[in-house]
Amino acid sequence: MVNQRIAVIVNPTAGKRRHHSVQRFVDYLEKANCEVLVKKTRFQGHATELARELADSGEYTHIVAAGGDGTIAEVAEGIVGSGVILCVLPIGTANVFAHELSIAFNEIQNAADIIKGHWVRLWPACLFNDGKRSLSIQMIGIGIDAHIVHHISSRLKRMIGKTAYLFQTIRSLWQYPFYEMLVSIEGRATEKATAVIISKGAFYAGNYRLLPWSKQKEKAFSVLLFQSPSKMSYLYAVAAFFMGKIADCKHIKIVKAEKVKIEANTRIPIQSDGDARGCTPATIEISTKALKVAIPA
Ligand SMILES: Nc1ncnc2c1ncn2[C@@H]1O[C@H](COP(=O)(O)OP(=O)(O)OP(=O)(O)O)[C@@H](O)[C@H]1O
Repeated sequence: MVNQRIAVIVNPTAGKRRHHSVQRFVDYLEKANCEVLVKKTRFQGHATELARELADSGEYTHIVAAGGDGTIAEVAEGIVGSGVILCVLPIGTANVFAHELSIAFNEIQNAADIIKGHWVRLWPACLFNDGKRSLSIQMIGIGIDAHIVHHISSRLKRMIGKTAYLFQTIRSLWQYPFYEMLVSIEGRATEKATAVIISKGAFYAGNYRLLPWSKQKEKAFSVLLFQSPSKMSYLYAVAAFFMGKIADCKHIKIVKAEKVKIEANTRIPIQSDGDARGCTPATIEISTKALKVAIPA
């Protein structure tokens, strides 16, 4: 008898392209009597199309996003509100969402956890900008971190992984003027900032804790505002982040919110889950539809 019907959507360009991980994951599920369908993405956004078709078919209980945070966000977009369980096979570069939910990086353990059947209901964030709506499962950055994502070489990222971000950070610090933004929080308070991070969870840039009190299971997101135009102060904040002391920084303000609006006199770059997502002005709010996400027991 078939245990579960599971579709796996693989981004063949994610991370270091660990095809053997996907194969071992699929083999384990099949040995456990699951019926598994594997689909590879062919272009950016394809994972959303595939996930939507598979969810609409009503034939699959689980859809696995095999890739990094960008692939997970695309699959989430296709199945949000459908009742299909989103699973994660972390084979991307930073894999922040997998760290956040303590998903096993060992594919056999991961497959075994999926079969056990535990899941959690999460409320992703919705980004509205450039006339489009997109879903974000982990975090959105506006300002310098988005400039880094917009300009990082994907070839270098595939070759040296996360170290590529270090090189681009140095370049972006040199090139990017810290433009001022106006951040309206819940339509009430308005704050000034030169960089903003909106995060559903605690982790950032892999498995570093940026906002330890931020919990994926809560509806609201955390809004981190960096409020100085000084690049030296920004470097100090980055050092504090790596030492786990970001909240002690003088130019940092952190608030909880379910809706923010960001405007500026110029178009400021935005990244969502590590992928470039256009520019400001933007509104970010909690999705009205939830996601069911597989987690370890
Ligand atoms: N076949 C494809 N060709 C080119 N790009 C693709 C293809 N399939 C997916 N993509 C795009 O690849 C981008 C990066 O994917 P993803 O974020 O999953 O990997 P990553 O950047 O290595 O990992 P992370 O976000 O965890 O650092 C996404 O924007 C996605 O749309």
